[in-house]
Amino acid sequence: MPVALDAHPYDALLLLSFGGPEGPDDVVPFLENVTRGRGIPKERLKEVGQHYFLFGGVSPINDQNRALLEALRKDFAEHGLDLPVYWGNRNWAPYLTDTLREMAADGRRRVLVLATSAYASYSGCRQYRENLAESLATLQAEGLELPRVDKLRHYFNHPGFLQPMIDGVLKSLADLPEDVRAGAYLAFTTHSIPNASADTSGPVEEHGDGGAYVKQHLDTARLIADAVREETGTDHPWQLVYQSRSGAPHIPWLEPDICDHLEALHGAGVPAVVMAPLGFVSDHMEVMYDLDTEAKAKAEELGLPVRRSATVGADPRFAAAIRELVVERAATESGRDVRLCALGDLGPSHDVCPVGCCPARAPKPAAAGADSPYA
Ligand SMILES: CC1=C(CCC(=O)O)c2cc3nc(cc4[nH]c(cc5[nH]c(cc1n2)c(C)c5CCC(=O)O)c(CCC(=O)O)c4C)C(CCC(=O)O)=C3C
Ligand SMILES: [Fe+2]
Repeated sequence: MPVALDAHPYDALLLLSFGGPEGPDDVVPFLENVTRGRGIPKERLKEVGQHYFLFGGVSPINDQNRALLEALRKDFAEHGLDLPVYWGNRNWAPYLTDTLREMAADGRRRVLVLATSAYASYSGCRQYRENLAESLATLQAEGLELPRVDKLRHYFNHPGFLQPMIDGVLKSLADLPEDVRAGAYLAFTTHSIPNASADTSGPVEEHGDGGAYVKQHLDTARLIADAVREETGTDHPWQLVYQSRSGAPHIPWLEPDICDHLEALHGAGVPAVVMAPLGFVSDHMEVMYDLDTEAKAKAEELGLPVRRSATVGADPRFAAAIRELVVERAATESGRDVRLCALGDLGPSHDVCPVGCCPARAPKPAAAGADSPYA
């Protein structure tokens, strides 16, 4: 038996994710959940609905979360970490409110939240904290005793998040035809967000102009590119680019888009590209449609050899990283001095989001941060 690990004061981990449709009838109600009050043009919604219908109305995200749950439970059991793992979503069943209600009924008092986004941003961090506050308010109105909720720090620079992606890029390079391999460029992709959200992603006091979102992604990209150079002995030029833009056309979002980038690289005589979606923790619809369908079609049209490298998904090294982060945070909360594991220039991200971190357009209560109205 391994030495038992200690999660005290936590008595549960909550995997908090986006959720996705599981069949054609779910697509429209799912999109209504996602876009409620968010001002996304109707045309864009129709288009995104088509992406889901192309895959039978099924998003890959729920099965990926089921696989991650299994990987986490297996890893915790193998390492003697006695901590039940729950799962709740923002936009589809199992809904966060229902899961938190179940957790309260099970007597969970101190919950640690793992969100399926590795970086700071309104969409990837504060919006999840708003979802937690909204669900807690519902439970409070039902007269339930509320658990205290904390959120795990951003894990973009944790070795267990990086290593599976490094391996993925190496595999994609090896998979390219030999005559173009050495000249291949790496295109790291992430979700585009409005420039205004990027600029205020935080904490801004720490990251300054441009905000945390882009800086964190650049650090992750550089770490992967450095490791790939070390391993192959070849310097593959790289750039951070964006995908999955939505919103109204007159509002500036992060650019360039991956498809424009492929065109530019091709025009400059680059012989091959590996697209590495480091902004996504698993092969979401954005990866399956925007990269594997749309960007690959663009590359085909250009006659440019491309490969798309793997996301971390349910890789056992990622599950192990989460276990390490849980044990680390438990020790910190217990007042013990711990070394926080992180690579790169930015160092470990904050445990508790400060007041005003990644602000919303219209302020709303957010739990699991310094400005939480809950204990
Ligand atoms: C930064 C970021 C992440 C990464 C962090 C994280 O993982 O949370 C992410 C994840 C995801 N986004 C997803 C789906 C959608 N996102 C939308 C809309 C938007 N996303 C935004 C940003 C992000 N989104 C933004 C700024 C908008 C505009 C509207 C708004 O300000 O809210 C829309 C509406 C239609 C459209 O406009 O595309 C859909 C359907 C799915 C599920 C995929 C699946 O089914 O596999 C996942 C994992
Ligand atoms: Fe999104």
